[in-house]
Amino acid sequence: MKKVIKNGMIVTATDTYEADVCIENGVISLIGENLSTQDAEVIDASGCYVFPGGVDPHTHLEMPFGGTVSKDDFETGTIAAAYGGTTSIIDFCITKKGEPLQNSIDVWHAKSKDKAVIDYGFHLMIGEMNDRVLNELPSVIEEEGITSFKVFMAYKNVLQADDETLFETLIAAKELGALVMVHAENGDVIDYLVKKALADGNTDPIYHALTRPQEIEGEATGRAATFTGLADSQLYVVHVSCADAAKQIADARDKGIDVWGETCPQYLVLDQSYLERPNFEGAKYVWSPPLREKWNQDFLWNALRTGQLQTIGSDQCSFDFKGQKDLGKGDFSKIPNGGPMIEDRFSILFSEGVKKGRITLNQFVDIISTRAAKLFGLYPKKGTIAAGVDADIVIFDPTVERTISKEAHHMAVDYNAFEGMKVTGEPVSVLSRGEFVIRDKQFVGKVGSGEYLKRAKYGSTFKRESPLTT
Ligand SMILES: NC(=O)NCCC(=O)O
Ligand SMILES: [Zn+2]
Ligand SMILES: [Zn+2]
Repeated sequence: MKKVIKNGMIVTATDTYEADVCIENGVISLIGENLSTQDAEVIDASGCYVFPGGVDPHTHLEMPFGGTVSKDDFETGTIAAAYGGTTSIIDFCITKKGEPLQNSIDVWHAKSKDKAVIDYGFHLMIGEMNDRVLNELPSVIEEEGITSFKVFMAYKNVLQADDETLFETLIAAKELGALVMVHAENGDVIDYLVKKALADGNTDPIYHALTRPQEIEGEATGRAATFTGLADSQLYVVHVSCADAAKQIADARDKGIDVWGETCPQYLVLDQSYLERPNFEGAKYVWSPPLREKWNQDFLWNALRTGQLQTIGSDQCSFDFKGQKDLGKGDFSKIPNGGPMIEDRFSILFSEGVKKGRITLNQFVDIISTRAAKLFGLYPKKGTIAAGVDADIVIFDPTVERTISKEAHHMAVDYNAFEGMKVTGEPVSVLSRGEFVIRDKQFVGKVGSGEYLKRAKYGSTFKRESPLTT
């Protein structure tokens, strides 16, 4: 049935205006004043913003990691995402050395099909480069619509790839029209520091942070950017946690190298002191890269405001405190890395960013939705509100005040990293391709209704006036 959203304030990455939005057959058919409501369901958005649905470019649902599997899967994870205002995710398909890439892609299709409640795509991990991998890449792009490749520069002996693999991936990506993503930390140096800390009897969660200093995130980021310049390719640095890494991205962009940077809510709001919480509670805050000293937060906010960082990913990779995080009791290096974030990404950025005057409303939309849609080949189908695009819409009350807690969240884990934090603003209703997934703060979606997103090649869905702008 046709729907018309009335009385709301539409906000895109560039404009803010009052108008009605008419939705037919899953797409926005018309935007204008006083649209006819004949034969239409009317949705009253009085007092609310009408945002494009969030695009989360960084999730790990049901991911095998650290001797366990991340708890939220494509069903619970996407339901939580929808509650939080996100209508598209891009998850990381993890590959295995020596095995065809397609095997891993098939595993990820099996995990997600018939489970996701919002639309989803995949990035593909590249752990090795050889003729077999090179031969498979064209079909990964053309058949699967996977147009971004992820290289881990950390997690030695597990996910880490060497520099040659990264460089060859950058060269291949340039040829094929893909965006290379890096987890930028120096895994070899971390490996040394971790072994040394454990040998010295330093086993508590705080040593996770102390063995991953920000200098080596900066070093790896700079190295990846240098390779990108040499290969004349394109790079997206995930989960930038600190000033050292953000500076490397800004320097590379100043030189005209095509480098983009993503940060995550945890690095904007939480800090290293959380890892010192007693009774092993610090384990809840173990991410890689780690939480940093608090002063980095201002640097990251400023980088978002000035466009030196462009997106925010959740890096959703959730583990229960009891039964999963506690695998690392007595040895911090065995704590599964990651946390629950998919649900709070949108509201944290709004509350801490817009409400606190750090970014504008239009910047918020760009960071939470539009820019990721552009960089990852989903725009304009996703990432904006305009006639002809998917009706992925968030009706958002910017005034409601609430407290984040594990009791109220919908992620499948036993803690929330922002427990007790007060935020302003909440999604009231969320539509995916014109159908309610969340209606008046209740889940009304259908498990399995999410569609797989084949994505366009890098650079084809936005006009680059210069390497540094969209
Ligand atoms: N970030 C993190 O700690 N866990 C998820 C895997 C990754 O992104 O490195
Ligand atoms: Zn990572
Ligand atoms: Zn991640």
